[in-house]
Amino acid sequence: MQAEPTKSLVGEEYEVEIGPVAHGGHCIARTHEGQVLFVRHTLPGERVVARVTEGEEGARFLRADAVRILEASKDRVEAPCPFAGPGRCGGCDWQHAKPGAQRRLKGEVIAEQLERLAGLTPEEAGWDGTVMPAEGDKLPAGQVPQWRTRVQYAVDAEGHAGLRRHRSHEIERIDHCMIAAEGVSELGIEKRDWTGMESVEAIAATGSQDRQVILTPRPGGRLPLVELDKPVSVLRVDEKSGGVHRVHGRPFVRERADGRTYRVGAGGFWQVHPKAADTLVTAVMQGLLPRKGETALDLYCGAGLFAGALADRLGDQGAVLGIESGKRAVEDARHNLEGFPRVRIEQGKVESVLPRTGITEVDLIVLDPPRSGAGRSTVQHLSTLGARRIAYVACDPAALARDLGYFRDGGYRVRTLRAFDLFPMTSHVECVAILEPAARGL
Ligand SMILES: C[S@@+](CC[C@H](N)C(=O)[O-])C[C@H]1O[C@@H](n2cnc3c(N)ncnc32)[C@H](O)[C@@H]1O
Repeated sequence: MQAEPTKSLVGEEYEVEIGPVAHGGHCIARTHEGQVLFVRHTLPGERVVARVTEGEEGARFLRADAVRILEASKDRVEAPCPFAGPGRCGGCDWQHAKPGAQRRLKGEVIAEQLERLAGLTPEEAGWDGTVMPAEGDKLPAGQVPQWRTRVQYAVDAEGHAGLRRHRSHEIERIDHCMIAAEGVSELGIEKRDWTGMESVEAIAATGSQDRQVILTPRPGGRLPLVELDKPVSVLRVDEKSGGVHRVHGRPFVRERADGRTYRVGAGGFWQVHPKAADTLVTAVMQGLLPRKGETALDLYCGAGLFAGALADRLGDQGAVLGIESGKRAVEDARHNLEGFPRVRIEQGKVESVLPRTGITEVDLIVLDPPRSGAGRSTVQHLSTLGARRIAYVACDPAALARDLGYFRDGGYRVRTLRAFDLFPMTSHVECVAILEPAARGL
């Protein structure tokens, strides 16, 4: 017997009371039939008309946009960006919330994830419940921090650069991104014709004048002559191999953090907010308190940000091993840290390289994994190395909370947790958890 096709509910409208915020930039509501709705463009406590954007009858949940606000939250403001709103640019989630409210919402998401996935209250995690703005981001009402030093523009069929709509391949044409850093806006990407390109990434380094544009052509697309308002290096992504090739200028940008210059090649990771690298290094070092002569691991080390900071503080007798999967990033890290003979960088996945190193003891560990987190087996392994402190830098509170649970199983407790708003106007948030052996905390 053939199953009845399920009826799409896209376009249906429900008048709902909005409940708590959830991970992912939306709030939770229920239809009168009890179906869960994840509603964007709203705030807790509001009454709205929510229009379904994804989902069908009987689905576990529906996605929806608040298209009419019947009762507004006191935290609501007029979105400063003209491209934000239901069905529009998907880059920001909280344009319609006051900055302080955005941070409170992020704090509520962290608290909920810690409770649900790690069974931890904020007090047990050594967290005061606040999400700190980055230095300089507390601005007068109506002003928006210009923090995005790396912007990935999508190009439409007519060659206009724009940004993707939420969970869509459709492109919202824009003439300016409000949260782009000045160095990116100055390139004037939105004003040019990018016919033949799939996407254009613009990078404005922090602490140097380096500017870079990375072009991804459509199949058969011809590279344009890139004449921007500022001198830039230009790179091209090979459509078949995905490799990045230099067109002109340097194949990297120079970023400054913690008093040191880091070379970051195309495709390599670097924190996007200009204050992020310094903020995170400070939080990690304040948590670990490295001592001269200690040994340390920097896992998922990218261009070597934390390895460099550790090497500086551990001195000539100390030693740092960095592990990173990206080949280019490893070349950068080795170049960036060549002045430290006792820093070694290994290329490969942490989960396979770490067991092969034969390391059985280490004093300190920094791990800064991608959004998916480190996972059970890596955390189990790290828990056996006897580290006196571990710093976990996390861009996803859900993966962090899950991994903190694994660390607890491995005999570690969270000593402190700090949260930073390094992605204003979006739902993203960065956390630094400092762990220590549970026995020491008794
Ligand atoms: C969040 S970034 C952190 C980079 C660096 N700590 C920094 O702050 O600049 C995560 C890094 O982990 C790398 N990576 C992702 N999965 C990995 C894995 N399984 N093993 C090792 N490195 C990995 C990525 O290439 C990326 O450079």
